Amino acid sequence: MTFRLWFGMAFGTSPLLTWIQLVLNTVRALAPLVTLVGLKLVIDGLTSRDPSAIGAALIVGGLALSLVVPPVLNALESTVNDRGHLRIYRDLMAHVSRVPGVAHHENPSLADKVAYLRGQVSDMSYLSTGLVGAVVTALEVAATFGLLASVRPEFLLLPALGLLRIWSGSVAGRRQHEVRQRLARHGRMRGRLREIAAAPEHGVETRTSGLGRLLLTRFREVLAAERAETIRASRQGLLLEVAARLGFALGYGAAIAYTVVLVRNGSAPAGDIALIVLLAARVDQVAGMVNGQVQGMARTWRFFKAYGEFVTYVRESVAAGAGSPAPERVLGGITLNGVGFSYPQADAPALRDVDLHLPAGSTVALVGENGAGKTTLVKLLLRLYEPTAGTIRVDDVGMDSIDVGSWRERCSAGFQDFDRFEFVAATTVGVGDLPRLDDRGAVDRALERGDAEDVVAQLPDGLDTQLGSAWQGGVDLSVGQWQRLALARAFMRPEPLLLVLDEPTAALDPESEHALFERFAEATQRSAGGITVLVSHRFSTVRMADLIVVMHEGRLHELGSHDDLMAAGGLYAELYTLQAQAYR
Ligand SMILES: Nc1ncnc2c1ncn2[C@@H]1O[C@H](COP(=O)(O)OP(=O)(O)OP(=O)(O)O)[C@@H](O)[C@H]1O
Repeated sequence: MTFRLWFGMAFGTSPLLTWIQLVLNTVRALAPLVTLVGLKLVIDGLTSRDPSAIGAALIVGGLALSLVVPPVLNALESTVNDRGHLRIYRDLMAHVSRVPGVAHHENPSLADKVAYLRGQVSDMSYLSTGLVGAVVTALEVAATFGLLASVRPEFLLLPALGLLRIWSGSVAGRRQHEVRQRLARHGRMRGRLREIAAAPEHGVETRTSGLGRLLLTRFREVLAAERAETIRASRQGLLLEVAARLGFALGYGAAIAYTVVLVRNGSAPAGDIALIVLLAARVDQVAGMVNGQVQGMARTWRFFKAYGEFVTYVRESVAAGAGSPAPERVLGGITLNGVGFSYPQADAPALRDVDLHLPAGSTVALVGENGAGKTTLVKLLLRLYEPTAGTIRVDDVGMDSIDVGSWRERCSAGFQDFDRFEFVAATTVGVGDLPRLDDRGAVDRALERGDAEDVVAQLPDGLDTQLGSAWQGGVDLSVGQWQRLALARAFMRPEPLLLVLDEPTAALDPESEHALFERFAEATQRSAGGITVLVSHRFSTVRMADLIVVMHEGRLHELGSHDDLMAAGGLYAELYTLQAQAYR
């Protein structure tokens, strides 16, 4: 899997350029050796008074290629590398967006893996360059060994000294990888702190509370911890490398002395001294290259191993979410039996033993104190998570046997923490139903349902206005205006089977909220037996629901219509009365 991913990306991204890269790299690698052979031939020719024309031609040819090929290759490699990076980025983003749930954001080890992959993408120049480099380095090693053996076969022992460098490099590389993986969490933390400190939506609160100083201190602490680890790892690597290089220098010095003795005794031609001295740099360079290649390949391999694990996770999640298409209509309703849910890493379940029937065509309100489990319940209905206990059925079909994508296409949702998509206004609304993104009629109808026509009417270019003051000519909106556009977005889908409104109207006044909810619920029921689930802390809105579900500490506490619950005199009646008194 790891190699298949790597090779597939390396040779699939720019096949022709990769082959040209291979040829030019070979030429670049062999050109200096050609020069060296030419030099030996010329020196041998001079000492035997028989000048070598071939030797001179090899020197000139080798030098010319050494000078001309590298700049061409650099330009080519930068193009190939850029394409490689873009390809990995694109594929990584595609995989992340295919995950049907949101667990990879909330499961720390998965979130760290995604952060590690994101952080390493820009370093993946070894995508095809590394593979080409490996082939070329093997050629260079063979040619350098051949030349050494041509001086004296016993000099083949010299490259063994180079193994010291490869070993030291691999120890240092492994250590750095461990540090990088450990630091992925710090990187995420730094990113989050920077986001809070710099993002406009946090600007007012960070300034009024003076949070900026604290954020800066935390940022510095995280950075300092990261630096300390990185420096420690680099220092260890450097010490090992210096020791390996010293060992190499001593061994090679002995080989040069031995050649000088041989030439003085007349057992070797004088050219051998030039060759062995000049080959010293070459052998060291080749050892360095092999070391670099091994490290680069190991780094890329580790990257693709993590990448492969993530791809497997995505495939498994997608496969787990596959199933039959969502029904055209809901006839009976959605039924929860013994449903429980625990968030990854959470100590206590957020939902326990929920038995509930949401009748087709009804409006169901979820109420309860903060943390009671209302949002968790709607997330299960939207299949952002799967229940960890019990079952959810849509009519007679288990929800988990319905294809997640197909189910979501039939759901609409508006949340309190809505997104401010800074596109042109038509797109900001239109993304609520991607197939009809460019359908201005559909956008207009959604604006009408979401009561957001006024917001667009006030924009200088209407639906074509760029939103967000960070963009050229962009217009910013008030919280309430953004919220109305988010609501309109939730109404882009004409006949949802499930419409979830999780406090999406918190910035509206109670009367507007009430009127809006009535309109939404009516539209949903008329269509396909759709169910509207609304979460609100405003009892003036809640009381209009057909069914009110009171949640308490993750359990279903009370159930019934407003009149039933008031007559029962339980928690709902208490909360309703309290709020009604406050408004009086
Ligand atoms: N992503 C999460 N990871 C871990 N625990 C979570 C997560 N989201 C919510 N919880 C916990 O699950 C419980 C239920 O939270 P939930 O958001 O469903 O409550 P809620 O009733 O919607 O509250 P509110 O009225 O404040 O929106 C809470 O104890 C909360 O701390």
